[in-house]
Amino acid sequence: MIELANLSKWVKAGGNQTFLLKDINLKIDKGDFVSIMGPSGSGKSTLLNVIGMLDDYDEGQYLFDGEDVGGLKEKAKQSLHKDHIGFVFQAYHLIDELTVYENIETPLLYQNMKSAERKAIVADMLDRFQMVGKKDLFPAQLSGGQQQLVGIARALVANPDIILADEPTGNLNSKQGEEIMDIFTRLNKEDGVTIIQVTHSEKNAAYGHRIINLLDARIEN
Ligand SMILES: Nc1ncnc2c1ncn2[C@@H]1O[C@H](COP(=O)(O)OP(=O)(O)OP(=O)(O)O)[C@@H](O)[C@H]1O
Repeated sequence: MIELANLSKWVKAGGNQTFLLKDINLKIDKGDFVSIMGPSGSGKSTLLNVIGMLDDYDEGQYLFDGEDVGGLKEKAKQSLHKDHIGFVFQAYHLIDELTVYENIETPLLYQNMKSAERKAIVADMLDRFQMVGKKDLFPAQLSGGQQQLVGIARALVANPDIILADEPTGNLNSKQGEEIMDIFTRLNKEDGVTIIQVTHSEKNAAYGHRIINLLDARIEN
C-alpha cells in the first residue's frame, strides 16, 4: 500500500545541504500498525507528512497503492489524501470557532454528499465516541482528552483506510492516552484501518505491530 524507496528530503541553507530524511526504504501493508520512534529532530513528523502527502520529497520514490506520488499533480495528491488518509495531530488542530459537531463535519463538506447523509454520519461518530451531549460545545470547553477524541472522530468521519497520527497522546494523561491507543487497536483489528503513529512513548509504541526507529534522518533498524 505504501512503499518508499531510497527516499530523501533536504533543505539547503547557505550552501549547506541538511537532510531531513535520508535514504528511507519502507513498506507498509494494508492493515499494518506501525509506530515511528526516535529522538527529537530525527525526522519523524517529516516522514509522516511525506507519507500523508502534506510534504514533498527531493529524491527517491513513493508508491501509494502502486501509484507514483512524485508524478502526481497537486490536485491529484490532494484527492488521494482526501480519499484515503485521516490525520490526527498532537495539538488536536480543531477549529476554535466551530462546535464539536461542526468540527467533525468539516471533512465531509469537501465531499459531494447530501446534508441528510452528512448529518447521519456525524451523529454516528458522536454516538461512537460518546460525545452526543457535547456536540454544541466549542473545543475550549472540552478537556484535552475530549478534544483529541473529536480530532480522531474528525479523522475517521470520511472513512479513511489509513490513520496517520503525530504524537496523538502527547498532551494527554496516561489514562486518556490508553483510551486513544485502545481506539486505534480496535480500528486496526476490527475495521482493518492501517495505523501509522509517531510516539515518544515505549508503552504506546508497543500497541503497534512493529517499531521504526529514526536517527538523524535515517531508519536505524
Ligand atoms: N522546512 C524545514 N526547513 C528546515 N529545517 C526543517 C524543516 N522542517 C523540519 N526541519 C528540521 O528537520 C528536522 C526533523 O524535524 P521533524 O519535525 O521531522 O522531527 P521530529 O523527529 O518529528 O521531532 P520532534 O520529536 O521534536 O517532533 C529538525 O531538525 C527540524 O528542525
